[in-house]
Amino acid sequence: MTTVRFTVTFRFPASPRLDCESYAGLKARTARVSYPLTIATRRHHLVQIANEDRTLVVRATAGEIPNKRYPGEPKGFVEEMRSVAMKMHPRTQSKEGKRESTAPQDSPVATWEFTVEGYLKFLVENKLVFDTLEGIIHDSTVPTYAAFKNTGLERANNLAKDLEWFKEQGYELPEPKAHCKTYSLYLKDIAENDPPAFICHFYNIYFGHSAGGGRMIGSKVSERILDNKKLEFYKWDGDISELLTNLSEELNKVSELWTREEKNHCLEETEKAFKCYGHLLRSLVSPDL
Ligand code: HEM
Repeated sequence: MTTVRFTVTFRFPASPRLDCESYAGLKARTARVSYPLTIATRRHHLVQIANEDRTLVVRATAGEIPNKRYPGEPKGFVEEMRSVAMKMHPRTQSKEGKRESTAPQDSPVATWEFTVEGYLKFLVENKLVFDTLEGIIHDSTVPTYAAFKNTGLERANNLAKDLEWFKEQGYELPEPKAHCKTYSLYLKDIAENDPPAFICHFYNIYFGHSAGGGRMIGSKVSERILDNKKLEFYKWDGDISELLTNLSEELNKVSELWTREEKNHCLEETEKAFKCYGHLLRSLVSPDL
């Protein structure tokens, strides 16, 4: 199998959309593009013909390049996202991590000194983030997001129950900090204007919480400061690995419609997802920050 790659140069005012005609194994599609544009197909040589009307009909040929494989690609796009996410962890937190520790929350979870005050800040900010994600998916008319309704992984209602429980115990709930409100606005913006970037945050937050460090933090908090009480944030109806597998399948299907450029754009957003969501973890390590 070979990969054929060509670069399209516009000879007329650039249009934000490109129409590709079904030809030589390249499926018919309309793709949002950035310029200069590179399209790859694994089947045939391609040539290009430019129309005069701001669309470009892609038909055939260009030189062959070695087949580039992205880490995780053979198993589907979720595996690609996972591979990038795992490298983004500091070495102190995961064997697969490649990053040096730079922030207080990069220290090993075992060394964190949890307080109820810090944990409550973390919970209210998670409530804002999950409210935002779930509100976007629930209200959206973007067809891409339809498959992400009712995944069984939703957390906002469970978090509301936990916060209510803390109130009943006499705790006052803090307000989410400015960085978290900014993050919520950012998620709303990219949900509308940049779906691949949004999907990156969506994947990292749900999988990071449900399959990664989130559950690890949950069990440490329960053991150390909650007298082994298990919070609703860490309970799911049904088998969690089955819910995650189902969501992976939907994410893989959605990303199959993306160009390689859009996939790369999604992967590149991982750093931002770690930075923004990682900020929520700060309250756990240093409640005063
Ligand atoms: C204290 C901070 C963190 C710790 C200790 C931690 C730890 C871990 C560990 C041990 C895994 C591997 C789980 C497994 O292979 O079964 C993992 C997976 C993962 N983490 Fe983190 N993580 C942290 C923060 C984050 C953050 C900030 C994000 C992104 C927002 C994130 C996203 C992910 C993702 C997407 C996975 C892959 C889940 C999967 O296997 O499907 N993690 N994490």
